[in-house]
Formats: sequence, C-alpha cells, structure tokens
Amino acid sequence: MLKTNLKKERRQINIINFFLIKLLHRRLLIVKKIGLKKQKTGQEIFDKNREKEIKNHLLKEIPDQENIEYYQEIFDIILKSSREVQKNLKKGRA
Ligand SMILES: C=C(O[C@@H]1C=C(C(=O)O)C=C[C@H]1O)C(=O)O
Repeated sequence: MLKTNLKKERRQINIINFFLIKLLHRRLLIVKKIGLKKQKTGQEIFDKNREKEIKNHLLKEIPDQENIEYYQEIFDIILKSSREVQKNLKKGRA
C-alpha cells in the first residue's frame, strides 16, 4: 500500500498541540486558584450555572457547527477534569 506523506500536516498538529498544552496549563493554574478560594469559604466545587454559561458561550463561538459534538465532548472533559483537580487540591497548595 502506498503511504501518503503526512509530514506537513503532522508538523502543523504538533505546533497546535504545543499551544493547547500552554493554554490548558494556564487554565489549570486558574482552576486551582479558584479551588483554593472555594476551599477557604466552603463553596461547592461544581457550579452548574457557570458551566451552563461556559457551554452556551462556547456554542456561539464554534465556527463549524457541523462539528459541534467534537467541541462539546472536549469541553465536557475539560470541565470534569477541572473539578477533579479542585477536589484533589491539598489544603493551601496550588
Ligand atoms: C473553575 C470553576 O470550578 C468548576 C470548574 C469550572 C471550569 O473548569 O471552568 C467551572 C465551574 C465549576 O464547576 C469555577 O467555579 O469557576
């Protein structure tokens, strides 16, 4: 079977992955800060209204509506993982 050359596209994906990691890292630092603030006040980790707001906003930003499920799935995982990180925060440590 003839193998098509994917080098150029794979390089593009590598670059995008690099930026995704940087952005996810920045997001996670903020998630942790919020987690610590919630810990201090005893506020619930899960905020249904906030997550609904994020999802509604996201739906408006999606440029290719035919792929909406792709974005929804990714954001569901990001939100769920963020809650997990907040749950596992050691007292006072970000
Ligand atoms: C980060 C927060 O905590 C949780 C995680 C969220 C997120 O990852 O964006 C949003 C709402 C909360 O369920 C928050 O309350 O803002």
